[in-house]
Amino acid sequence: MAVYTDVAAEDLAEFLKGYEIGELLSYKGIAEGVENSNFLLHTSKGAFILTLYEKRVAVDDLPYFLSLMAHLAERGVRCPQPARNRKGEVYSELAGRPAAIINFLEGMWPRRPNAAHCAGVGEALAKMHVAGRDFPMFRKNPLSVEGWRPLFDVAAPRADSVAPGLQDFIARELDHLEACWPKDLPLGVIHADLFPDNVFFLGDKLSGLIDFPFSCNDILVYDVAICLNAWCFEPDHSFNVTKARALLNSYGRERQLSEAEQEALPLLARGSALRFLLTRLVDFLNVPPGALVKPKDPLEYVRKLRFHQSVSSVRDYGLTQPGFAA
Ligand SMILES: Nc1ncnc2c1ncn2[C@@H]1O[C@H](COP(=O)(O)OP(=O)(O)OP(=O)(O)O)[C@@H](O)[C@H]1O
Ligand SMILES: N[C@@H](CCO)C(=O)O
Repeated sequence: MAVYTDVAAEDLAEFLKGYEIGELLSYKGIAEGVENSNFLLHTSKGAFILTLYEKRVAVDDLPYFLSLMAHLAERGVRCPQPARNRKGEVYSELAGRPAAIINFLEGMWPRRPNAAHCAGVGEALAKMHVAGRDFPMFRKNPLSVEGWRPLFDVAAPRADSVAPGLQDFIARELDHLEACWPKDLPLGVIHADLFPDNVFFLGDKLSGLIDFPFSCNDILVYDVAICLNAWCFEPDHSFNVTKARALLNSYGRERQLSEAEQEALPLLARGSALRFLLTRLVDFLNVPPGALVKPKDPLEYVRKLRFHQSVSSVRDYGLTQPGFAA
């Protein structure tokens, strides 16, 4: 479960006095998620989520993604909004960690995403990209191509203990991506971690996006590539072109993908697969003794990467007319 840092009831009640969100009635740790410690709070004014930010989140980055959530929500993108405390701050400190409170979103993330879910996520992602155009802050993506070699250096010596040949496989892919990574594609605000567990639905209707700590400025269509990886593979690891077509076409209806963006998609999908392979591998090799959080499977992303290596054109993702999304 993801409660790395526990909070005493009296500390939390004291912390909440700094906000105007009512008095604490109850709270409990949330088992889901792997990055941060999350708690569901019930107060006299409603339900909220308290997050204590852990290792991968730098305190200097909090204003970026908390302001982004507020910016997007003001422009009609359904996502939680941060609560401000009486000093006007969107985060402060609790139990020795940076802490923020956001409003609770109704809905559930889809355990078995279908094509309708994929269409919903494509539409929401494009709307987020459009709404982010006038977001004034900037945050470089620390987990784009320049961030991968340092991760590889950490994981390389023990990579073959996870799968024989893995070190060499990653080394070759990394060389290729570093040499070919595109430089001229449209940039903007991306979510960078829009996996099914970060998208809530009520039935087949999308009710909101959560979990923005990886959001940053980067190649917009890289975010689409992340979603292809996260949403369009089956549990048996096969690629589902129907889901990909639904995701890409819905995206294209809100924000047209240029021909250059479409052509870059296979390479960006390889990069996105390598990014999650590397972060998962580092986590897998460094599970602290007694950890309650099960690390995610890095090899899932080896299989996805191999699929994208075999893709010869964007048509393999279900797009039939380069330059135009139907
Ligand atoms: N605004 C919200 N409304 C309702 N539930 C939320 C909200 N934010 C988080 N949750 C709940 O907390 C869980 C964990 O949140 P989140 O995905 O942000 O975790 P994390 O550990 O920070 O990130 P990651 O998914 O990257 O591991 C979600 O699956 C969801 O159940
Ligand atoms: N979504 C990530 C974990 C959280 O960043 C993964 O599946 O590897």
